[in-house]
Amino acid sequence: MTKVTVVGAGNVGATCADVLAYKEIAEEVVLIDIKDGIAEGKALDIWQKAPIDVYDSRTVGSTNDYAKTAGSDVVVITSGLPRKPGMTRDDLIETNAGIVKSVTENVVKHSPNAIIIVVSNPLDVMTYQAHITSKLPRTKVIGMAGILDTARYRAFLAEALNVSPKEIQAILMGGHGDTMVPLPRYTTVGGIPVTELIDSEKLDAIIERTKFGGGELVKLMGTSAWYAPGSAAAQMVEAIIKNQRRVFPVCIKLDGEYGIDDCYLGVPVILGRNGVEKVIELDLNDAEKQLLEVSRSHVKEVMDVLDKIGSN
Ligand SMILES: NC(=O)C1=CN([C@@H]2O[C@H](COP(=O)(O)OP(=O)(O)OC[C@H]3O[C@@H](n4cnc5c(N)ncnc54)[C@H](O)[C@@H]3O)[C@@H](O)[C@H]2O)C=CC1
Ligand SMILES: O=C([O-])CC(=O)C(=O)O
Repeated sequence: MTKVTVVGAGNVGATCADVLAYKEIAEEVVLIDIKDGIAEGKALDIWQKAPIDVYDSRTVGSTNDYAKTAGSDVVVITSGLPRKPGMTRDDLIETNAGIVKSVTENVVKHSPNAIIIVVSNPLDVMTYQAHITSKLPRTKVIGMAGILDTARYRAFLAEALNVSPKEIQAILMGGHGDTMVPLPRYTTVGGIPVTELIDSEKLDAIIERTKFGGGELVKLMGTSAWYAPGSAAAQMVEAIIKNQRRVFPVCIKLDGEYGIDDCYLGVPVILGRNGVEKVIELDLNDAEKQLLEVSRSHVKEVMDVLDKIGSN
C-alpha cells in the first residue's frame, strides 16, 4: 500500500493532502497537526468529498499521534508559521527550526525509510535542519520551492504571451527567496526560445515579479499562498511514488555540483522512487554563475544563523 503523511494541517498541508487524495497519488494520506482535532476534521472533510470528485484514496487525521504515520513512503513537512506582511521568510527561522526539528525526529522514528519533502520556511535552511536531524542521505531529504517559483514564472509568461501555461517550459535555480535565479536561456514556449517571443524589458519585469511572487500574495492576503504550494508539493510526491523520473528544480544539499559544497539550493534534478536520482549540472554562463553565487551566499548566511541558534 502506498502511504503519504503530510505534517501540518494548515493551508498548505491540507491543500497538499487534498490533491494527493483526489488525484489518487497515494492509497492512504495521513494528515497530522498539533492543534486538537484540526487534522481529523480536514481528513474527514476530504474523505467526504470523495463521492463527489470520485476518488478512493483514504484520508486519516491525527492529533500528534505519529503511530498513525508509521511506514509512510513519503512525508511532506508543512508545519510552522507562515509570514505576515512586512516579514521576510528568514524572520521565521527561530520558531520553525524548532518545529521542523521535533517533527523530523518523530517522522524518522516511525517511517525510517520515508523520503522527506520540506515545505516550511525559510525553505532552504529548513531543508538543512530536516536533513541533519534525520541523518538520512541528502537525496532523501529535499525541499519544495523550485516547482512553485517556476510555476509563477510560467504563469506570468503565459499571461503576457496570451498562450496556454501548458506550453511554457522553464527552469529556475537558487534559494527560495529574492535571490532566486530564473533562467531565460532555458525557457521555451512550445519549443521556441522565449527571447524570440517577448522583448527583454517585459521579460525582466516578469523575472522581477517572480522573485517577489510569494511576497505579492502575502501582501494581498495577510498570510502566504497555499493552492500552488500545496499542488507543487503533491507533484513532487507523485514523481516519487510513481517513479516518474521527472525533471524538476528541487532544493538539495550540494556536494560539489556547480562548484558548491555544503549549501542547500534549488537545482534541476531527476526525481524518482529513491528521491533525487540525479542532480543535473547545467553549463551556466558567467552572468548566471554570478547570480547563483549571490543566492548561495545569502542561503549560507541563513544557515549560519541556524548553526548559531543551535537547534541542530
Ligand atoms: N516552500 C514554499 O514554497 C512555501 C512554504 N510555505 C511555508 O509553509 C509553512 C506552512 O504554511 P501554511 O500552511 O500557510 O501555515 P498554516 O499556519 O496555515 O499551517 C501551519 C500548520 O502547522 C501546524 N503546526 C505547528 N507546529 C506543529 C508541530 N510541531 N507539529 C505539527 N503541526 C504543527 C499548525 O498547527 C498549523 O495548522 C510556513 O512556514 C510557510 O512559510 C508556504 C508556502 C510556500
Ligand atoms: O511567501 C511566503 O512566505 C511563502 C512562500 O514561500 C511562497 O509563497 O513562495
